[in-house]
Amino acid sequence: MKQLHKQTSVNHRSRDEEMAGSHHSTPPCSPKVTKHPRSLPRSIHYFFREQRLLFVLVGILIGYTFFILQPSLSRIGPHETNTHAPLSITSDLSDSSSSSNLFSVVDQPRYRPVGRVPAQIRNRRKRIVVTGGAGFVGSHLVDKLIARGDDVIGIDNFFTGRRGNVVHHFGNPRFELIRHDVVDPILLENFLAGILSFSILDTLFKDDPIPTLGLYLWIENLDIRLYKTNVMGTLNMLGLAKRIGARFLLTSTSEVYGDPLEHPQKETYWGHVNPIGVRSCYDEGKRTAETLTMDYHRGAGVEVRIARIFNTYGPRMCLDDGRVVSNFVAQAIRKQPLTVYGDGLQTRSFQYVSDLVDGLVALMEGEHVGPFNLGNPGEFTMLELAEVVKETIDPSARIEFKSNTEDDPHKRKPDITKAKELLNWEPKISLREGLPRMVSDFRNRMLNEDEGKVL
Ligand SMILES: O=c1ccn([C@@H]2O[C@H](COP(=O)(O)OP(=O)(O)O[C@H]3OC[C@@H](O)[C@H](O)[C@H]3O)[C@@H](O)[C@H]2O)c(=O)[nH]1
Repeated sequence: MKQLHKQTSVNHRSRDEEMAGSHHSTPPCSPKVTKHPRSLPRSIHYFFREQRLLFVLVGILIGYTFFILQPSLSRIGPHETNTHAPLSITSDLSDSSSSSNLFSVVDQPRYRPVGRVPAQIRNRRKRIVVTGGAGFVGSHLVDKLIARGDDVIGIDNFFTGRRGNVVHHFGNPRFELIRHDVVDPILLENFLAGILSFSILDTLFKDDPIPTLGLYLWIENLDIRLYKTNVMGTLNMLGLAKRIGARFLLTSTSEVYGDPLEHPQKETYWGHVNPIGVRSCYDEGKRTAETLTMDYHRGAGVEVRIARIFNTYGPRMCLDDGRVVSNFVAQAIRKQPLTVYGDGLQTRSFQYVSDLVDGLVALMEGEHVGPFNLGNPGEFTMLELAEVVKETIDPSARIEFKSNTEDDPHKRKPDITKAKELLNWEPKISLREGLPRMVSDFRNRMLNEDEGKVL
């Protein structure tokens, strides 16, 4: 290096001397000398002097070596280097119980075994923050993102999320888990430079049987809590997305349509929601979240995506979250009667969680803001659902009718034409195919629960 420096200063000196010499020989204020064809041999001579050719050749060699070797360099780079070690501290924190959800991405070259495409042109690996990353939907999203090679930072308050949902990623340097409630701001920008994407998932906890003391304490203020999560959580994450220039995906809900007067529901339908009812903490919370998301998009230029998620089921649902599929499945396995609320003729459309996750990723990567309905159009009454659960688990299961909750939507079914056309997405797994996959997960966890090991 020193030698190179010396060589450079020698070069400078000789160039200075050369310029000084030419200055002496050029009369002051002489007009610009027009280049003459006879100067061509002098240019060639200049090129070969003072090792200029050598420098050019070395430059070409360095450039060539970089583009040839780059793929193998990227193999050892991001995978084996923990670029955000400070965050991993939180993955040692112990579990409690309950969650909120989301994620986000970054921008590192994705390893390709072959090819000589310059780094800038190659596909980039993303770093994705998933709020509620240890929850039901969030953890499946984490699985998918990790499997395709992204870096994932999960944020969860463990109200309903469980470390068990993501424990298989612990030790993977591409996954980190932070215990945090998104109701409070989180200042991650020092670690997240370059993040491209965000998504927020929601958690809804019904005031049905809640199994732990912690949740009883929390449930006292459930409505306020839900609203705060949806409004303040969304606001905080939008603020973070704005500060670091990330793309933000809001996971809204079919509940924004309320008790719909249009059926099936298209994204253009504005909904029919009781603003002061018992469900409005959730419905209006999500509607406000959509408003905030669009305001940040229009007013602050944040790149956003909005998904309206319809009823979703699958492995890792909370055993006792009060939702109908998890209730029926848990009840049938425990040999308890299936509790049908009201006359059981109200309808819902149930999508399997992997279909939803595929839709979320398609939305995040697509060019369209949305909102997009993500749901399975297969529509069932609650009595029909109970029959499918009976067929799948226990044909002798009994049904017990209970009074329904206030403002319960009478029907719900997504129109997914828009998602089909613009995201090239549609669900693949029917209720009869998906339910058995959930049942085996529930059986395992309930067995372990009975043995005192809550997973
Ligand atoms: O044990 C039960 C539970 C629920 N139900 C009924 O089943 C229907 C569906 O209830 P769920 O609680 O599963 O779901 P909901 O449709 O009320 O809310 C759902 O909507 C969209 C998502 O965003 C929400 O997260 C999800 O909870 C309701 O009509 C309810 O009254 C029963 O008949 N028995």
